[in-house]
Amino acid sequence: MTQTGGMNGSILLELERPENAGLGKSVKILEPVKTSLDASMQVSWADLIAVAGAEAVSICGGPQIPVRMGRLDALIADPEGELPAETFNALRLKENFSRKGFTTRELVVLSGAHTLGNKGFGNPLVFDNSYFKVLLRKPWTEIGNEMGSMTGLPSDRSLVDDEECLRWINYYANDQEKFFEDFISAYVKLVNSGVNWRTDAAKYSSM
Ligand code: HEM
Repeated sequence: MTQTGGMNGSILLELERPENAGLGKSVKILEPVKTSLDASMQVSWADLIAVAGAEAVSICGGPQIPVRMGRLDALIADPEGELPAETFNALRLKENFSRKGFTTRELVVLSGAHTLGNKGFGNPLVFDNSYFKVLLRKPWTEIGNEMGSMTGLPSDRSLVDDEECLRWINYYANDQEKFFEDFISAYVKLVNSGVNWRTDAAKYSSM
């Protein structure tokens, strides 16, 4: 059993942590799905969450992401303090991702998932490259723009102030296809990291 974090369903054991406030709602939505799937074929929380994320991206107009199945769920919670905080600047985000084997390019492309939701990056239900286009405009610096002051988390905003991140932000703002392409590989890497695979995992695939 891994104890290093990663895609292992341990979130079910960590819902009380302040950084996970709000995720209980998502678990509640997935619970009946899991119960109904389990009736025909046992599915782990880790697999269900990995597939649900990919489905959300695709339903919102993003790319189709192939998700391999066969993750085992952790029996104990992961160590605390491993998640990047929304207050982190680009340097700390880069360090945090790099410790887990993710490059700056992957940090930037994965952060593009924040195009979904209500943080001011275009239509909350559409997965596109608005995140990068909006970041380049820095609406939070526009005087008198009330919506602008609500745009993005401090961690999102900090990316534009980092030269290396800025290069990738420009790249994805100019080319949605490249964003989709790189998002697919980074998402697959994310949901396959820290995984304890079933020994018969090769038999399973969502696509
Ligand atoms: C880079 C470090 C990251 C930090 C610090 C971070 C932090 C957060 C926080 C605090 C929220 C809640 C925002 C709010 O509504 O107030 C959020 C939302 C969200 N995050 Fe992240 N996140 C990060 C990376 C990621 C990654 C890698 C993904 C997926 C690949 C992701 C996907 C999302 C999505 C989809 C939402 C919107 C959820 C909704 O509105 O229902 N985030 N993030």
